Amino acid sequence: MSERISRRKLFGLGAAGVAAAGAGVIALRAGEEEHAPTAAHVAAAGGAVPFYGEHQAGIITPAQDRLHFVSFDVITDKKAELDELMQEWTAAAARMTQGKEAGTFGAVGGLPEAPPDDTGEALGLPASGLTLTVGFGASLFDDRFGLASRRPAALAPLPKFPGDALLPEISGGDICVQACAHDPQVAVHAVRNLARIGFGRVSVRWSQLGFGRTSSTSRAQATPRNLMGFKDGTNNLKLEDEALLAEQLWVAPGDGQDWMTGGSYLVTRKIRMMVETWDRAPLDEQQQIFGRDKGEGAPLGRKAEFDPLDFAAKDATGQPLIKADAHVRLAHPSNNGNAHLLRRGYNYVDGSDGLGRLDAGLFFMAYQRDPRRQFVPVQLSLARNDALNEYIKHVSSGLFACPGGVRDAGDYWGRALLT
Ligand SMILES: C=CC1=C(C)c2cc3[nH]c(cc4nc(cc5[nH]c(cc1n2)c(C)c5CCC(=O)O)C(CCC(=O)O)=C4C)c(C)c3C=C
Ligand SMILES: [Fe+2]
Repeated sequence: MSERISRRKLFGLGAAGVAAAGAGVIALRAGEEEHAPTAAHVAAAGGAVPFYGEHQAGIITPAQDRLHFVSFDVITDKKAELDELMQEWTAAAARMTQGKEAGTFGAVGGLPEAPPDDTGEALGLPASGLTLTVGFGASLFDDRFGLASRRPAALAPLPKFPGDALLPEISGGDICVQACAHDPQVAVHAVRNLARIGFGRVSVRWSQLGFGRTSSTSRAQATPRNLMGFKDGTNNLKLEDEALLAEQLWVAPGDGQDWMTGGSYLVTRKIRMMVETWDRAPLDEQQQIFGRDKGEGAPLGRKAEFDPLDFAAKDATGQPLIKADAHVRLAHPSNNGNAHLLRRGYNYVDGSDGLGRLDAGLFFMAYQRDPRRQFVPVQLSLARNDALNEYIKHVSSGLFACPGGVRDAGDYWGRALLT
């Protein structure tokens, strides 16, 4: 297939007009008006999210339905090869996010004697809101590539939290790519092609599939439910909170390493849920654990989902309605030095565990300006006191520095770090 023919055209959708209101806007079909994302846009599963910009897409982009997250180890010790790979990856990512094939020849347009430069399983599928977001782990800043002096202080290893049961083989990694899309086949295709392009230079360390986004990152989105049946993402940072995003999400000039300006730090935690035990807990207890009701998602003592939390409200016996060990009380910015997180997690089910139990939970992801000030204190408080701990176990952890956006076709992932 030629460079000029996109998967979208194959699919018959026609050219896309690009909405202009910052990262997270979704390309519209010809003839549609351009404006900021609405629920209708978010639901427009075929759209393409702009790849170039001040910030990487996939952070404040309205959370798509599906996730394929992958963490790579770099296996070459040559910096030039790493640099070249980042350029090749960026070119492929710029194409795939716009609904095109990974390479310029495509799945069936190259020489019959050569392996195709696209694997083909997304032929005929639209862009599906695909975003590809890259991040660098602390291990990349060892002495292999001379990057030690460029490691941001904020990329310090996370402390061991009480109750952690982390498996090293599904934790950490040199480079991560978060692929989000409305169609799982499109997300899988993107990760598979990046891994194919990286052959001999990177190897997949671990990966995670997710579904049913467990956060809203825009007020235009309805709040989804996690596998415990609760609305998750109500009090999240949202793309409309511009002042808070500048204060809490984006790395600013002077924060440390210049190459991170416009970027953000991503913490991932795979949190297994003991769903069979949870399912035997009374509704009242479940609601007290979170501090919200299960149906509406309203704070206990209030009526509607977005009513403010009232930590002073008491029941008839004088006990707080939202208990001292309730998840939302412990996680709230007012109890953590005004630390906010932009949560962007997904439900996961990895089948069952051989003992008849569902191997399921939350693949928690949160972006922030400095994890030392944000994720760490919040998680310390949760790990020590959260009533939810009886039903969950943290089994994997990652921390990645996600640089600012790729500005244009002359720029590439990690250019400011590697050059
Ligand atoms: C360290 C950060 C957090 C971890 C880890 C975490 C795990 C976790 N959370 C839920 C379910 C819910 N979380 C909710 C709110 C909430 N959670 C965090 C942080 C972590 N959660 C924050 C900062 C907040 C917002 C607190 C606030 O300001 O009100 C909610 C309530 C709805 C909402 O506001 O999103 C639910 C439900 C699970 C199941 C889980 C681990 C498996
Ligand atoms: Fe939470």
